[in-house]
Amino acid sequence: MPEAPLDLLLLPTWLVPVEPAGVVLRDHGLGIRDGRITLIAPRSEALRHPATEVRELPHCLLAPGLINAHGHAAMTLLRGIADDLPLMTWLHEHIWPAEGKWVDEDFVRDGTDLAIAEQIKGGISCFSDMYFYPQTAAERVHNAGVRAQITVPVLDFPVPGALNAAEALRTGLQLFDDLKQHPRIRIAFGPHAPYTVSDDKLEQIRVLADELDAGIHMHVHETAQEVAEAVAKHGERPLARLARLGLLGPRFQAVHMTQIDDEDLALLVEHNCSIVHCPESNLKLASGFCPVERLWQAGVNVAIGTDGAASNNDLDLLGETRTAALLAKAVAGSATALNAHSALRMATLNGARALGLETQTGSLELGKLADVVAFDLSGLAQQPIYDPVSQLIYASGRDCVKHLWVGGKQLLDDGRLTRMDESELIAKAREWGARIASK
Ligand SMILES: CSC[C@H]1O[C@@H](n2cnc3c(O)ncnc32)[C@H](O)[C@@H]1O
Ligand SMILES: [Zn+2]
Repeated sequence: MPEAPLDLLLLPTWLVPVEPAGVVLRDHGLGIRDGRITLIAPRSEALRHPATEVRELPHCLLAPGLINAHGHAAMTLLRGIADDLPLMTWLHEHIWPAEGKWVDEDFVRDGTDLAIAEQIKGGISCFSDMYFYPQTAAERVHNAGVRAQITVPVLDFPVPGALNAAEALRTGLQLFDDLKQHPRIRIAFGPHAPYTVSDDKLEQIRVLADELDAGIHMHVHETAQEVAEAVAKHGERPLARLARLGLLGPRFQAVHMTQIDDEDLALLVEHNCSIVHCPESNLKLASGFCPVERLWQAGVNVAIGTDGAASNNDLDLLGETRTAALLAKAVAGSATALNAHSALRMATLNGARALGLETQTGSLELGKLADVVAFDLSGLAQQPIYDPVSQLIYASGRDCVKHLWVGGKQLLDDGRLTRMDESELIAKAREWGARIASK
């Protein structure tokens, strides 16, 4: 039987598969059929395979699509509303009142669309979302063609879209049911933080997550104050409490973790948890520093997230990765900490692993989904190129993102969105901004 033609053959100057680690393939081709990677071979060999479309990508570095492992997508509409404040003042005095006033399904629809578009333009093929009205966020992800983990937010008090945790969980379970076969959306639980969710709800989430084999995504140890207050109130550190309640495990995604003592580290290793490091949000809110190198040396999976646009203030994962690499060195007191290749791995394969997607995405390997980004390294400020991965992480901004495919479908073509109308998104965001600013 003759081989079926490839749907698409990409011919970049450099191909960085991420797995195996540290490899850069020069003048290779990557073939895609039925949404999956079916060929990686030297250019001359790749060209012998019939292909419906062949795309030359001179001066481009092809890599797995970036994975933003933590964010609050619709908060794009609150970008810049309250800057230069510490976490609790920011949340209690500004963000929660604004959310109480403005967040409804329309807000989540328009804010999530804006976030998806910004992320596609930044080379992100998959993101994790923790926000209100998760059913609306899931619908926007479905329409846009991107990949996502949508978490069901759970808090002890009434929030937009749910009068209590029981209602949030009911809606969430329906979402699990509706989307269990979805090719690009994975539902997980999103208990907000140890200080906003009580033991009984956490136990309920543990039981449901075990039953559904679902992820649990939670802000944990974001600040020293959070840990100190928990110890003063309950005589226990939050992570130890989560361990006691049985929440820790390979499906547990601990977001932030700026405070890690020896017992915390032992728990993270023992339970094989993932950490989602959000360096820019932690810097801007002065929350603290996640000890990435120490975690990496201990074998803990560390992914990267932007957090929401109201505390970052962008959803630029490439920029975030550069910050992570630089900060890891400062925190470890060692310039060898988190090199460029490891930083790219954090932003791709480690993100996939945190979200339970590592067999499907996060690296360019045969049989994996064709979630692929092409970065154009032809710019003046990227010359000369000794190591293209070093140039990508340390000398490039997201303006170099040229193309993005998710499951083999092109969502960004030469810097332009293929399925979303950029001027319409900008107009809607301006309308929201004007409405919110006038009140
Ligand atoms: C459960 S929906 C998300 C909820 O979290 C708020 N939020 C955004 N960023 C942070 C952060 O860094 N720490 C804690 N909470 C955060 C967001 O505004 C929503 O209310
Ligand atoms: Zn967050």
